[in-house]
Amino acid sequence: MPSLIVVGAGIIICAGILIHHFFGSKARIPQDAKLPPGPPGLPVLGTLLDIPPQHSWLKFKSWADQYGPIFRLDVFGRNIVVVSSEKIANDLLRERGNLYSSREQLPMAAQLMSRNLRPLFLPYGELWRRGRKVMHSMTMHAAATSYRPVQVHESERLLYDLLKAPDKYESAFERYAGAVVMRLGYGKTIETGDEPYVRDALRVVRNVERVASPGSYLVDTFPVLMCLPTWLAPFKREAARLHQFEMALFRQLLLEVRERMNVKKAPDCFMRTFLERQAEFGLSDDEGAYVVGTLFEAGTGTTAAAMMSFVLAMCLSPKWQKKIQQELDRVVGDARMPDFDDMPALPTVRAVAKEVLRWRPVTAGGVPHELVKDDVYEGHFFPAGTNVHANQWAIHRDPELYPDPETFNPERWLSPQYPTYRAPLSKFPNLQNFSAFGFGRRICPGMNIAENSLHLLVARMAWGVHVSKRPGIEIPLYDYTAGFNVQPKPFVFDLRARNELRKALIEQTWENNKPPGP
Ligand code: HEM
Repeated sequence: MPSLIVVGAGIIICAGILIHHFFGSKARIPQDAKLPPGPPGLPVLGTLLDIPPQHSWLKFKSWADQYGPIFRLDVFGRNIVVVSSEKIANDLLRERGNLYSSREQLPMAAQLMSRNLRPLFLPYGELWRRGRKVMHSMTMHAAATSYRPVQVHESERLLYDLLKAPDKYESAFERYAGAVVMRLGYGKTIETGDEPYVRDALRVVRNVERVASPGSYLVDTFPVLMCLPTWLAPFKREAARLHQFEMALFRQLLLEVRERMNVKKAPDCFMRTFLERQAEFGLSDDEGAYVVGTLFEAGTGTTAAAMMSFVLAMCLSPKWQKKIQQELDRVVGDARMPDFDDMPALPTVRAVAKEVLRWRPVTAGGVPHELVKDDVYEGHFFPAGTNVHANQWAIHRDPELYPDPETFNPERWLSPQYPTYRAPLSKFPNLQNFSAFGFGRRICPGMNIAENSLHLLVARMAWGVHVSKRPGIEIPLYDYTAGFNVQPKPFVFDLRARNELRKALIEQTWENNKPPGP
């Protein structure tokens, strides 16, 4: 039987190669344009074997150094263009947003597992537009401001948890981020982080991460394998299981809110807003369930990953931890915790948060946008179907915009001698439209919520605790997880309260404000 599978797959792949060869895009190149430069690769396979399965953005950066800010990869007939300049990314993905806002329909992640329901992977079209409208109404600036009390409450718990069990810092950050979006999405309060629906939701997050990571499934590289019947294609059976699992969870979460609405006991949350305005949004239950579900999954790992990179940055750059601590001591003092109202007076805190996302972008390789129509940009021809990777790793290392880019240097946001400085410092730096959140029409809709979380958490952590390298234990500069969103692998560091007064305030605040026990 396995030999039958191999022969069948071989025939299908060869047919694909021939079709690609005869009907490829090269025939359509206009006279005054040419394909962008790029590594030559092998016949037919192209650069397939040159792209590392993990941290591909590092290789893409070295290719950008060689071929320039726009280069092309042919990956077994798939056309990829990698952009390594913020200006070019904006020219294409934002200014020509009507052309560059789709997503490649990766067979495993988009089609088989998500059944074309997950907004993150939807092509640019009516269903995506309707889902995006729902997201926008729930996450725009004014709405995000009204969620601040939830972030304040969960940050109190985070500080308390970090002091009690500093070595569990990863789960504390995940719990914070998950609790904020679970509360906003469904009005549910996470008590321990071990509730079955939280475990299931985190499982869905990890499944998406794994399945959508480049190179995880052969069918994504060789889409012709989709023609295999299910009994010959184990990936189809796996995708059906994963879909069933997430669909059941998302439907259950929707139904719970609907039942609570029926007895007039549903708290304000995204799902309640969706159900109240469902006819106006024009989405079915399952479509709406995925929209709110996606907000949860896209908002949890990303925010937690950014906070882990913040801790890494503070351990490796103690000078900057000291600077934000001094700012907080001056503006806030011992008697209370920093709050959102303090933010205009805390430019160093905001600069550190922004520099963390520049130095260690969470979606380091960017989330690719697919081009829907042939296009020409500065003499480069891009055929329809090209996948444009705005490589954040390289964009954030452009020495014109970010001098000495490998150095963690928040000063670049605070001092007029740097190209990224903007006044007034009561407002800038901030995370609005920062390239770490993507570009154009697909820019992260959770940006305002993420900005509020990161500003508050950086301020509160630096106010309440001190992190440092443990004597004798080195912390690697770049030892990050593989995948779609990346975070530093667990590392050893020391964490202590900054003084007894603040420690007592952290403990009292959480004891007073925590939800009553069972
Ligand atoms: C530090 C935190 C975060 C980072 C760095 C981040 C980054 C990103 C990036 C780079 C994209 C792709 C943009 C593009 O295609 O150009 C994205 C998409 C998305 N993000 Fe975020 N994000 C964060 C937090 C959040 C939060 C808190 C939420 C929800 C509450 C969220 C919801 C989404 C959704 C739903 C999408 C898909 C949008 C679409 O395809 O139309 N994100 N994010």
